[in-house]
Amino acid sequence: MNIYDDLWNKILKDLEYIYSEEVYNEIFAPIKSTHKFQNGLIFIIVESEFIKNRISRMYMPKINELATKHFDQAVRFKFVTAQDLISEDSPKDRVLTINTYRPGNLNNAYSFDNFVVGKSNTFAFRMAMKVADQPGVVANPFYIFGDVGLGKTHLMQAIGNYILDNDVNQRVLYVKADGFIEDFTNLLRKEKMDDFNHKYRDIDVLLVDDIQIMAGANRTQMEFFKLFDYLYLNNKQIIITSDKPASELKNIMSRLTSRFEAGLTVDIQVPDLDHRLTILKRKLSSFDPNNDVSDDVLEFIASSFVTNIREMEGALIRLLSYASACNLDITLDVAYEALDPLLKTKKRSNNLNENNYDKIQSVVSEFYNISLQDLIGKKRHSKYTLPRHIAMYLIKLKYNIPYKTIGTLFSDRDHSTVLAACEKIENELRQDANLKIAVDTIVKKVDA
Ligand SMILES: Nc1ncnc2c1ncn2[C@@H]1O[C@H](COP(=O)(O)OP(=O)(O)OP(=O)(O)O)[C@@H](O)[C@H]1O
Repeated sequence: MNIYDDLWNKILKDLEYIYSEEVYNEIFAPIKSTHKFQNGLIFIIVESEFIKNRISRMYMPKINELATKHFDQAVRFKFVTAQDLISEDSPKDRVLTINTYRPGNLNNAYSFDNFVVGKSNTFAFRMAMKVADQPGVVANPFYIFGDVGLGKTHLMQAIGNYILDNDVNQRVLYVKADGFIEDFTNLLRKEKMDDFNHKYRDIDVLLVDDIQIMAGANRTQMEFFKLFDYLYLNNKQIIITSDKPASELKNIMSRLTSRFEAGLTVDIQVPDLDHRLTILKRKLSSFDPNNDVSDDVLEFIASSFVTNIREMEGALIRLLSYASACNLDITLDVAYEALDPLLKTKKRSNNLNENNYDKIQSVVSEFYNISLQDLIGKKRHSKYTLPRHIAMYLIKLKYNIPYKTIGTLFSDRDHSTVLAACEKIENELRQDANLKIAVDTIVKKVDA
C-alpha cells in the first residue's frame, strides 16, 4: 500500500466515525484506494458525477482537515470521475483545490459540512446550499434570522466558504454591520469614499451579519441602501442575517426592509434536545476525535443550555478544560462542578432579563403540588397534564416566544403539542371559573 492509500484509509476510519452509516456507506465506503499524486493533489476516482459533487459540496473541508491531521505534508484531495481524467489538467482546477487562503474575512471553520442539520434549520440549510450553488440567481437577498447563537453566522459563512471552494476567483466579503458602520464613518471622515466603494462594490458576494445593529445609523443606512441597489442590479449575491424578521426591524428605513423582504427569508429556531446532542458530539469530535465523554454528561449539558448553541459549546469547552487542568475523568459530578458557575450566572441573567421561564414552571408545580420534573416530563396523568398545559400557556402569554421554543422547555415537545395545549387552556379559561381563579393566582405569584 502506498503512503497516499495509507492516508486515505486513516481518513476513511475517521469519516466512518464522524458521519452516519448511510452517508458513509453511500459515499465513502466504495472508495478503496487513491489514483495518483500530482502537484500536491491526491486524485481519487469516484463512480459518478453525483458522488463527486456531493463530496465537494459537503465533505471537502472535513477531508482536507483530516488530511492535515494525518499527514505532515501539505496535500489536498481531488475527486474526479474517470471521464474527468481525460481533461484533468485544467490549471484552473488545480488552483481551486489547493487554495486554502480565505480572503474577505471568511472563517474556514464554518462550513456546510460541520453544520448539523435538524428540524430547526433544515429549510435554512437547504436554501443556503442552493444560494451557494448559484450565487445571485436563486434568492437575492437571502435573509437569515433567528435568536442569538443559533448558527446564523455559521450558515452565512458556510455559503461564502463554499462559493470560494468552488471558484477561487469569486470575491466574497463578510462584514458585521458594526464593521460596516465603522468603515463608512472612518472613510467618509478621511474623504476616502473611493476606498469604501472599491472595498464594497468590487465584489461578487456581500455577507452582512447582524443587520439590526444598523438601527438608527441613518447615514450609514443611506449608503448601504445605495450599495444594496448597486450590487442587486449587477446580480451580485447579498446575504443578510438578523435577530428578527425584516418586518420587525426597528429604526431601519423601510426602503431597506422592503428590499430585504423582497428576497428569500429563512429562519433558524432553537434545536431540540436530540439535535443539540448531535451538535455537541460533533463539536467534541472536532476538538478531539478521541475524546470520550459519556452520553449522560453530554445530555446534562444539552439540557442545561437550551436556547443558545454558543453557550452550550462554551460549556463543553469549559468542562474539557476543567477536567484536563484538574486531571479529572469527566463524570456527571465533575460536569456539575465545572459548569456550576455558568449555570448560576445564567440563572441570574435570566432573572435580570425577565426571561424567567423557570419561575413560571416552579410556581405552577408548587401550586399543583407536583415536582418540577413531573411538570416538564412525559407522564400523561391529568394530575400532571393540566399544570403542564397551564405552564406552557403562561410562558406563551408572558413572553410570546415560539411554540417550538416552549416545547424545548418541556422535554422537547413539538410545536403542535404546545400549540394545542395553549389553545385548550385558552378555551377552558372562558368556560371554567375555577380554572380562571387558579391561573390568576399563579400569575400573581409569578409577578410577585
Ligand atoms: N447547526 C449547527 N451545527 C453546528 N454548529 C452550530 C450550529 N448552530 C450553531 N452552531 C455553533 O454555535 C456557535 C454560534 O453560532 P453563530 O455564531 O453562527 O450564531 P449566530 O446565530 O450568528 O449568533 P449571533 O446572533 O450572536 O450573531 C458557533 O460556534 C456555531 O458553529
